[in-house]
Amino acid sequence: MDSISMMGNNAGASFLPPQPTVAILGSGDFSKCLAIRLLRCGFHVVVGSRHPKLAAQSFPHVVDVTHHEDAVGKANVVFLAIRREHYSILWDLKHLLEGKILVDVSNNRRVNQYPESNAEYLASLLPDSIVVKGFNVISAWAMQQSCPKDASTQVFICSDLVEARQQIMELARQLNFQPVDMGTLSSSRDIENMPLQLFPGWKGPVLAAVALSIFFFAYSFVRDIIHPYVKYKQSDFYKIPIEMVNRTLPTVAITLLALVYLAGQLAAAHQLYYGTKYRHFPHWLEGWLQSRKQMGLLSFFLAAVHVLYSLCLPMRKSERYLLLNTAYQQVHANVENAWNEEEVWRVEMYVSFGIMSLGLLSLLAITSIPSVHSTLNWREFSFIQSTLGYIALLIATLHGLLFGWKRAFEEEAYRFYLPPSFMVSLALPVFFLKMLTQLCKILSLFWSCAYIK
Ligand SMILES: NC(=O)C1=CN([C@@H]2O[C@H](COP(=O)(O)OP(=O)(O)OC[C@H]3O[C@@H](n4cnc5c(N)ncnc54)[C@H](OP(=O)(O)O)[C@@H]3O)[C@@H](O)[C@H]2O)C=CC1
Ligand SMILES: [Cu+2]
Repeated sequence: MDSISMMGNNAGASFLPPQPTVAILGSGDFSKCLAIRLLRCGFHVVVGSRHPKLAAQSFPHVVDVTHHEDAVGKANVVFLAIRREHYSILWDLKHLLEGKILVDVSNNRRVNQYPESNAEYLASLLPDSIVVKGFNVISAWAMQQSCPKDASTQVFICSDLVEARQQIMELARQLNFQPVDMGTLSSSRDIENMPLQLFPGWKGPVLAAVALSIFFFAYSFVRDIIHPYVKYKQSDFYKIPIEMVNRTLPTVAITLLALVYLAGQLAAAHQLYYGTKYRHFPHWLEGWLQSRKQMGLLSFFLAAVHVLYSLCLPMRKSERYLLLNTAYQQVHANVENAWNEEEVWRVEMYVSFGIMSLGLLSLLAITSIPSVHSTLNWREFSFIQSTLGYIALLIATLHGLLFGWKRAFEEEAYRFYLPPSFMVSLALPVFFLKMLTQLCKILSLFWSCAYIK
């Protein structure tokens, strides 16, 4: 099929004229903003309305606001800026819309609100017109900005006719959008669901982080506050806002990071067990693998907040009182030098490991940004995300172990309950599994070589 010109039939040319005409049906918010954008980018705009005189007041005077029939007759590309519920008015325009490109920009109120997408419904209403889905992910506000810095400029476009799809993609480029080819009209349902989704892919990881936080917080609360209170009538409730939170944050961060790598290990174990990489993973593992990026980013976020909390620890009044009390007790006991070599080394190493693991986590987070990711080849990306990721997990685990190690031996509460560092030891089975799967891979390689021989 020849490419469809932008001008109406009366223009009579098949190439782009100096001021191509685009028609918009409907005179609501979207129509107004689209008209402004089209005008700025050098198009002539004709708007079709049920009440042209009234509607004309809200458009710049260069816009031709007229009746539906008239507007449709003047352009070959017609944007439908009316809601799906009102598509029935198009019945009367059926003969005028024959062979024209209809751009469906509509959205729904709920995900999968209708059995078929709006664009497919439109195509079934007007089988002689060419339906293209697109621009629905751009809000009216973003549409009227000439170059919005704080809104996405990607538009997803699909149509069963390749020429029409390409023509609307070119139009999108001329309007300073970045078109994404989504193939045939069957993708329109996904495109229509896009603006309705709230952080898809984050639900599972956020739920996991919340559940782990509640668990670890409750555990620390029982161990560090309830236990001393019940046993010694010692009131440590002041620890709730900062210390308890600051113990929960790193524990959840390390556990989430361990979960990221555990998924990969389970996938490797699955492949080794079935002796093939072509067998589908179970549904739950597939979902887990797909949410690794989100879990990693959550882990980084929690670790960063943990660092902020830790830096603020000496600011607290409680810390100053405790320091004064310790100093007074030492004076009282006539201790001149409180230096404890072992303690000094433990804390130096503990802080150093903490800083190193945050540095590595930052690297993992930065390289997960698509624009940075795209500058790396596969080997570089997997070196950072896998090798450096395991090192980050190892160092973070050492950081946790150094924190809990002393207490585990010295404080009674820690003998009854596990210190957080041993709780975070989900990292340890991950390392164990990693070594096991590596060993199995080497052995299976060895066996297959021996078999071939
Ligand atoms: N607003 C936004 O930010 C976005 C909107 N969209 C989509 O764009 C389309 C238009 O949205 P929006 O402009 O906000 O909607 P509005 O409700 O503001 O306007 C829709 C227009 O449809 C026409 N209309 C209203 N009722 C009827 C009817 N009974 N029969 C025929 N035509 C009618 C009116 O034009 P007239 O009176 O001139 O005939 C009206 O101005 C929708 O499908 C929406 O999903 C997509 C992305 C973003
Ligand atoms: Cu820490």
